[in-house]
Amino acid sequence: MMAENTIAAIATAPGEAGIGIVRLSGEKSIHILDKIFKPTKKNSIRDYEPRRITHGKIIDPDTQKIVDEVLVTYMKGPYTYTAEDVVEINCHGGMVPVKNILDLVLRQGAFMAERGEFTKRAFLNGRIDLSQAEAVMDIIKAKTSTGFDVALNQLEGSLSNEVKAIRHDLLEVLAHITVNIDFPDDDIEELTYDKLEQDSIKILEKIDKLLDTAHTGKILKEGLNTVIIGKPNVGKSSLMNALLKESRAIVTDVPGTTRDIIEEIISVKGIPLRITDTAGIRETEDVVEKIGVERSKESFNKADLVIFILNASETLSIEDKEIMDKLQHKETIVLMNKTDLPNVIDLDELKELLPGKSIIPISVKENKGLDLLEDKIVNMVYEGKVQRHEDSLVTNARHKRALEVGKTSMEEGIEAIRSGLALDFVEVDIKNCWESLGEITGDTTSEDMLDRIFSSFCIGK
Ligand SMILES: Nc1nc2c(c(=O)[nH]1)N(C=O)[C@@H](CNc1ccc(C(=O)N[C@@H](CCC(=O)O)C(=O)O)cc1)CN2
Ligand SMILES: Nc1nc2c(ncn2[C@@H]2O[C@H](COP(=O)(O)OP(=O)(O)OP(=O)(O)O)[C@@H](O)[C@H]2O)c(=O)[nH]1
Ligand SMILES: [Mg+2]
Repeated sequence: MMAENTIAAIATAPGEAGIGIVRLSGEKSIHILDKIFKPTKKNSIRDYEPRRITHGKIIDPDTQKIVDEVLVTYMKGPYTYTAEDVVEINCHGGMVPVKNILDLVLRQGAFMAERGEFTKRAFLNGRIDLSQAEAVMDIIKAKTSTGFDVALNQLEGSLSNEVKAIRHDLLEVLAHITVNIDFPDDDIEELTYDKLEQDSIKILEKIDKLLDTAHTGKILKEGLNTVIIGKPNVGKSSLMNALLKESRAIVTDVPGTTRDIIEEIISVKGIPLRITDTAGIRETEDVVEKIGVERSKESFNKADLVIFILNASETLSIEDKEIMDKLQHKETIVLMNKTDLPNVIDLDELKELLPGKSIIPISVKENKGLDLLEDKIVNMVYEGKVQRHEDSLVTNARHKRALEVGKTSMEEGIEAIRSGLALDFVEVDIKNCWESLGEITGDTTSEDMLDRIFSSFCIGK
């Protein structure tokens, strides 16, 4: 199937670069290329086999002016990225050649591609399903190699296959119900309900298993919102720098050094942390520091994980205790820093003040204990479960919601079976579940939703 318009966009990042690519997709792609491309060795691009990269010049047919020296490829649908005819023009990098070539192909009848339109066509033409299309964007946006691995896995179809298998099971249950509605038989009725219940429970378990991965999946994709907090001068910025492995935040022995929050993305054994270094929390008359302290409190409220630092070489102060009071309902790791100095904090007292929190002694100065901190974070994210690479993960809030809605339908269906309700009622629930899961693969997704999903893509993808 070919969309009526031929689209074009710049596929590479803007700015100085070695090479830039302008990509076209649609039935006029090759025709447009033929009008503007003069190969070096032959007359026309049509004298070449598809998928061969060919050297030549882009020439404006109106002015005969050379636009750039290029390498081009044309590919015949349906075995292409979009499943339509595709042309790729590799020109010199930089803003001028790519922009001029894009302008030229638009003048020759191509339309500017919308965000995500190449991938949307790949989906609409059935080359990939919706969760695979979404994975393409996740790959581009991945901040760590683990985030990338998870997205690539999804592009390979791991989640799709899992969801497709469940939907297949649902169809079998539906078929079973239909047969029994059409040819009711009192003798086997009990058997029918029994089998329906067993099969439905199995499906519910599969949905639950997928939903169980959503917590870890979200963190691997979006990063764990982490804030480093503590009173002034305990070593928050030093820790930030140590985790970043560079001197990003200013460190001095003056309390109140950090005035504003600093945000960075770091990888802890492949887990992306969006980590925030904050201004030390204390009462202050300094106007700037005061704002900084307010911002620290805001970051604290938003955080998924709080790293609370104490100075082990000083007795606990009122400021420490005020922060501790707020930690109760927060996922927290407590660090006793500066253990290279004589220790004065009473660990037993600390444990009593912070029930249930892990307390790790460290010395940022001597680079001690940071590996324990990293291990602790890994453990928290994977919830103690070992993550197998080939497992499919739910990383997308939309997918999670679809699974939750499907789960509710399934539970209602099982409830209906157990109450011995008429099969028509059960059928509705099972059908609802099947439809909800279809939103993940894109089989039952509304036009509006598709537009919303693809408009969050970048231009040229
Ligand atoms: N130059 C270039 N590099 C690129 C892309 C691209 O579109 N162009 N990609 C864009 O993101 C990625 C590669 N993804 C692609 C996925 C599928 C097909 C494709 O043509 N698939 C056909 C079979 C191809 C064959 O048989 O050789 C198919 O699935 O039917 C192409 C690229 C990364 N690198
Ligand atoms: N002895 C020792 N000193 C440390 C350690 N970690 C940090 N320091 C020192 O403690 C001082 C304060 O460190 P910072 O990282 O600036 O502390 P902070 O918590 O960011 O301070 P504010 O930004 O003022 O809130 C600096 O002089 C650091 O070199 C440690 O493990 N041992
Ligand atoms: Mg600081």
